[in-house]
Amino acid sequence: MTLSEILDSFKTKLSPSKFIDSLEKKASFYDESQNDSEGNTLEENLKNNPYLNSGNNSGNNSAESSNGIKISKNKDEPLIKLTDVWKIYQMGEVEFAALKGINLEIYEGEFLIILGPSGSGKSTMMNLLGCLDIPSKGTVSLNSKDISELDESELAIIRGKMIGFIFQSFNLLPTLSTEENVLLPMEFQEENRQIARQKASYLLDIVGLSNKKGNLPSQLSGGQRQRVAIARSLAVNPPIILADEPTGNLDTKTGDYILDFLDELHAREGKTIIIVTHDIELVRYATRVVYIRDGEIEKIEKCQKNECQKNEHEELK
Ligand SMILES: Nc1ncnc2c1ncn2[C@@H]1O[C@H](COP(=O)(O)OP(=O)(O)OP(=O)(O)O)[C@@H](O)[C@H]1O
Repeated sequence: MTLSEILDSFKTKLSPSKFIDSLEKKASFYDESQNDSEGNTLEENLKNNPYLNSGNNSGNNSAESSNGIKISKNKDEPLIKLTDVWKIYQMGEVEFAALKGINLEIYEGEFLIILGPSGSGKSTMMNLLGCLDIPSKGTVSLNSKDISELDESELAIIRGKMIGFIFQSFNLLPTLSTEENVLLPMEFQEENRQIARQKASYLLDIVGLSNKKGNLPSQLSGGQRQRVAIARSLAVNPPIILADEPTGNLDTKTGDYILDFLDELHAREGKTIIIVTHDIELVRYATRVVYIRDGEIEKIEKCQKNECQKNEHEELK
């Protein structure tokens, strides 16, 4: 049973699945979150969750906006396509080209790492990939639809349905609890409140934070906040996850947990994962690495996991 199936159908009961078995292994990483307020372990919480069910829905990685943009299952078509993309920032009289003629096609099911040193244009590119910004020149297409043709409300719909963001700059809302932060994207999608709460509860379970639902972000560690951000990014079950330095500021152990979790979403759920980072260590998770420098693609390397050799690219650091 996939995460998609679980999230798509939160109504009848089901015994634990293989997916849950694997999540249990992940969850057991965190000693601190083993027991909830009632003394239940996370494993018990997962097994006893009454809302996990097989349902009749098949996993559904598609989404459609009012403008007809649809993520299809056609893996031959790029999911996201950048064609001669320029981003020029205007500072008074001075122009600065942060991206200079980027051409890139991203396919469904990729685990893409965009790697480059500070100032190379990674975040600028991420903002374009996430439909948070439009290019100064060139086109960004999502499933063959030019995003420049969409107005702000249409872009917001696309973002909400298709893209889960794990951005450091996308802070959790400080006055909302952990649970409320995870509920937020579902409220924007007009989810039934009761079902939304069930999903939020499930998602907080799988990131090992079932006992922190009422905490404010300020009452969480950096790694816990990042895990809330992951739960929030999965709330509407988007086909694409965009992560900007997802392990920045985290210790190695917590960073590995976050990456393993994303790796699992990629492997088991077929999510398209796109990460921008300066951290060469992350390339071991990638199916493809895009090396960027001074706003240009230096090279693109296709790789099987673990085949991208970090020593080859030490100079990027
Ligand atoms: N709003 C802006 N106005 C002017 N210049 C900008 C603006 N945003 C970014 N830049 C410049 O564009 C270039 C690329 O910035 P960007 O944030 O995309 O780099 P980055 O690779 O993400 O860097 P880092 O890893 O340090 O976050 C930098 O030289 C930066 O100074």
